[in-house]
Order: sequence, then structure tokens, then C-alpha cells
Amino acid sequence: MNSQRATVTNEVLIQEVGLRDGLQNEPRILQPGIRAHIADLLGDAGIPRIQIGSFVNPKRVPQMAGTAEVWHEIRRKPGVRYSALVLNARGLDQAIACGIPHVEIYVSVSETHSLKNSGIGTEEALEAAALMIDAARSRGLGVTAGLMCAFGCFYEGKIDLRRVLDMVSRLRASSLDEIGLADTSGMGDPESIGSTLEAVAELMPLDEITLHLHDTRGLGIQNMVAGLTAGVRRFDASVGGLGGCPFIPGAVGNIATERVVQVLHSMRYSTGIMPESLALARERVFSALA
Ligand SMILES: CC(C)C(=O)C(=O)O
Repeated sequence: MNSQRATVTNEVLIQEVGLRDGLQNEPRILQPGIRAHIADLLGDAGIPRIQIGSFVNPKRVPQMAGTAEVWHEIRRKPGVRYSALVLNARGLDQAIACGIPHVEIYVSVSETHSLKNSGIGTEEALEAAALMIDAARSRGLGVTAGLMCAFGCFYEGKIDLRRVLDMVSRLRASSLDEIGLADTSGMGDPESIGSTLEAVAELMPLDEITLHLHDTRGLGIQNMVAGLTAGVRRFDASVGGLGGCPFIPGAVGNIATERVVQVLHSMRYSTGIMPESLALARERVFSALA
């Protein structure tokens, strides 16, 4: 047994990423006011963590233009952690300027995906991430740092586990609230998720890990259960299962929040999320996108 494993609880924290990962791949662009209203409905449904958007180049991802306006229009619910994704120093400056309290900074484990997604290689991205984490911390922001393509890559196939572990260790050298591991192209399966987490558990407690899973091959929920079995208690999910990386062809959405909640509750885990209210938020998203 390894000594890093923390006491496991039956409480699971869900972060809704539909307003970012979900919308970034949709042809219809939703205005900031509608996105803020959806965030309010999600908060009312008891979602404890809501990623409201990203600060990225609006020419590359037009769906994310106006994230600062979304933040200003949200009726901020006490106890909810609101965050935004940033991929470079410019995005971080925008996030700091708008006053969002928590940022998520992800770098890719795959060299090819890193170049396509952010225009720089993994080494440069890691160095930039360390500077961004320090800058965010010095301004009092909470920080999640994470790895994209941690369980495989559309372009490079299987990712060497030693590479993932090395990058986890290097991220952990910075001051962080948690580390995210993303199955960006949905190539993970319960076995690879379980064995990767077992190795990561030698480096850090798994209750400080967030899993971000895509349902590309229909294994998303099984992968979540593999994560739970290993000891992970934080998951990203997207209402309606929307989402996908705009820089991965055929990318499919995240695990659907309503399904995640249904499965977790049936397994007697608690999430604090009310399925009926979540269904209202889901309807609002789909009517806005119709
Ligand atoms: C930025 C990360 C979390 C992401 O959306 C992905 O890898 O799918």
C-alpha cells in the first residue's frame, strides 16, 4: 500500500465544464448573457464548481469571446467555485483583470497536440505554466494545473506513463490547489485509467486529482468508475455531454453531468446536485443551441 493515499469519502465534487468545453465545439455562439444565465441555473442545481469559460484567442475559439462579461453577469452563489481556463500569459492577464477567483492552466503531454492547441511544444508550455502559476498565486487566485492527453493522444497514440509522471512531478513543484488529468481525445479505458492513477498515487494523494474525461469511445462512465475505485473524488463533466477539443478532429464531448450524477447517486456517492434542477439547466442549454 502506498502512504500517499488519503482517506476516501463518499462525497464527490463535480465541476461543470459545459460553458467552456461544452460550448467551444458548438457551431452556434451563445452570447455572454445567456451563458451567465446558464451558470446561474447550474449553481441553483447545486453544482459546486462551475468553469464559466476560457480566456483564449477569440479568433481561434470565437465561442469563448466575452468570458469577462459572463463573469460580470453571473449571480455569484456563495460556496460555488467559479473558474476559467487560461492557456497563456495573455489569457491569465485577462482573467486577473476581470477578477475571476480561480484559474485552470493546462499543458499537453503530447508534443503534437501541444503545438496544435497552443502553438508551443511541451517543454516551453511547462515553463510558461510555472510562471503563470506563480503569477496567479501572487495575485491571490486559486490554481488548478493539469495535463491534457494524459491517457493517450489522437496524434501520437499511447503516451509513455513515465512522461505523465514526470510532468505531474514538475507541476507539483509549483504551488497548486489540485492537478487535473485530462483524457482529451478519449483514448483511455478503465485499465489505463486505473494503472495511470495507481502510478500517480505514488507521487500525490489522489483526492487532489481531478479527472477530465471525454466519452469518445463510449467508455467515459466506466473510466469515471475506474477513477472512483482508485480513489479520485473530483470529476469534470458537461451538461448534455457537450464538448470536445477544437484542435482534435472528431473530438467528442465530456461525460454528461446528468449521467454522472445518476450513476454516482445510484452508487451511494453524494454530490449535492439536484437532478431535477440540473435537467432545467440542460434544457436551457439545448434550447439556446437549437
Ligand atoms: C483543457 C482540458 C481540461 C480539456 O478540456 C481537455 O483536455 O479536454
